[in-house]
Amino acid sequence: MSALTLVQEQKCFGGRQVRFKHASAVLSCDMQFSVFLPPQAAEGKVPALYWLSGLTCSDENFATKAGAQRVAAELGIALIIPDTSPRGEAVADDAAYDLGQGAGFYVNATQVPWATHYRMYDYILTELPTLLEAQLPLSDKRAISGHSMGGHGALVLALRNPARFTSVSAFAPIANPVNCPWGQKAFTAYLGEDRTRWEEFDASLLLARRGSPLPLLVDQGDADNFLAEQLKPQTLYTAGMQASANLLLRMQPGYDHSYYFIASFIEEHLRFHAGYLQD
Ligand SMILES: N[C@@H](CCC(=O)N[C@@H](CSC=O)C(=O)NCC(=O)O)C(=O)O
Repeated sequence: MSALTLVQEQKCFGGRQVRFKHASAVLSCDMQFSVFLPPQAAEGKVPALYWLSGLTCSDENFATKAGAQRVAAELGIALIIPDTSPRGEAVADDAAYDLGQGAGFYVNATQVPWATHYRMYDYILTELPTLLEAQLPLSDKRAISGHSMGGHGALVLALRNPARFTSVSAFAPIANPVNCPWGQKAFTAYLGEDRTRWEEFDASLLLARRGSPLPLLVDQGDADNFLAEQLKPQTLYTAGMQASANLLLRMQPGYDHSYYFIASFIEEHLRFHAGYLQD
């Protein structure tokens, strides 16, 4: 198990906002991630919300823009904020913002040149929780949430692994990636031309086929520039109805795709997850 190196620390709402570096065995590169430890973590183990960010983000966007720490401190929930892809000069990349570094799509790539490092699905599902629960005051109660590409990642990880999480939520997720340009581009590059492999990473198809024992909360702004072409929440809603899932999908009038939208509703997502994390 790799050691965690502390690279930054700030006191925040009585807790600790920290940034760590470690050598990831799954991704075969050095990674950074951010963690908010609430004040309760000084006394004992606390549950955690994993937050998966979107295209172009690092672990810093959510930590600095969402304003989640005040309520997380009140509720005694740790925030685990990974990066969005493997990183480094030795890691394959692309000049476009929606492929390569900053755009890992939370899949395990099978194609050259991506397969060597791009295994964000396994990194989030197993390596990071195993590492963090051994070295930080965290219980094994986990919830998961995310935005856009990260909303897709959160839904897919939870739908495929319901025993690992108590609850899942998403902001403006890429809800049906096999049918949108962002998803088709990334899945072709990372997973190849065989579309049956893509279906393992599509939240709407997974929900329709498997249903979900977990509660799902999704918020979507109706003034989001990416709504019609890339996000397709209606497909997720239809899948949820088909599967009789415990899905609450809320269209939020006037909100766009930005972190101002996330900041407006993150408190409700934290309180939603707290109800299940603290059972
Ligand atoms: N540069 C791109 C859009 C990039 C963008 O909007 N990224 C979003 C996530 S989009 C889906 O995954 C984001 O979270 N950006 C970081 C931030 O701090 O806002 C374009 O020009 O279209």
